[in-house]
Amino acid sequence: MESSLEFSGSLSRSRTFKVLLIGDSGVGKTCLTHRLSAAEFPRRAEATIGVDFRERTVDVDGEKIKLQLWDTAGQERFRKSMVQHYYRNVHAVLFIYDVSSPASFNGLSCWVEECRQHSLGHDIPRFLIGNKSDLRSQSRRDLQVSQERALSFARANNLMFFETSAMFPPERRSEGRRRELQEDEVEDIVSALGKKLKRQRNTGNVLACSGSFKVSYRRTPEKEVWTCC
Ligand SMILES: Nc1nc2c(ncn2[C@@H]2O[C@H](COP(=O)(O)OP(=O)(O)OP(=O)(O)O)[C@@H](O)[C@H]2O)c(=O)[nH]1
Repeated sequence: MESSLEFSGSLSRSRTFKVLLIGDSGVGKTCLTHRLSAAEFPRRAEATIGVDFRERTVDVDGEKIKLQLWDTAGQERFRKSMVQHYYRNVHAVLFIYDVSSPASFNGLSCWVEECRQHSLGHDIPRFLIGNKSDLRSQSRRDLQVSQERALSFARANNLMFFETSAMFPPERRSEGRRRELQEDEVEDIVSALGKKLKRQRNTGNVLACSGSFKVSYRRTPEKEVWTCC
């Protein structure tokens, strides 16, 4: 499939960090990117074609840090011409899976491997985020990814682990339900990211953009489940 990449927007110099969201198609990368950047859930989420990005500025101990969140495509056919752009000058990676989909969790090792193949440094902060925690139910535990399993994967791969919901973040739910599930608030992820990045040495000034990339394809995307391997 032929594609072309076009950028429209403005460029400026500031302390900006590129944060990559990767994971299987349908795990909620686009919705999470919206929550992380603007605390809102998109009314309609369509398969990401190529890349989309949003920004969020956080105050970390008096310093303003700009997070440039790269919402990547989960479907192979929409990402293959973009992969080299994704991994250039990355400062942090968020590995996303869906807690109600063990297949999306199993796919994580492929995403970790893709990072390795693109020579991502070991000093780059990496986060593991289980999304859709609102879909957890007490009765169908066998069909869900347990927090113990996720924690063990996080430890083995040196990832910081969070579990949340882009659709119904815990901060918007009742106290009882929050205690029961041990979820993290979306803002916990933002502040952990900000703190980790502030400590990074390889930051300097990177070129910050505000705008969007347009990737043109001939066909209209259909939402479908796609996994990395
Ligand atoms: N219940 C629930 N549904 C969610 C949540 N986050 C996303 N979704 C739904 O999951 C579907 C896929 O969400 P997307 O954000 O498009 O997934 P994606 O990972 O960006 O998918 P690709 O662009 O194909 O890689 C949509 O129907 C969302 O409404 C969540 O926290 N809870």
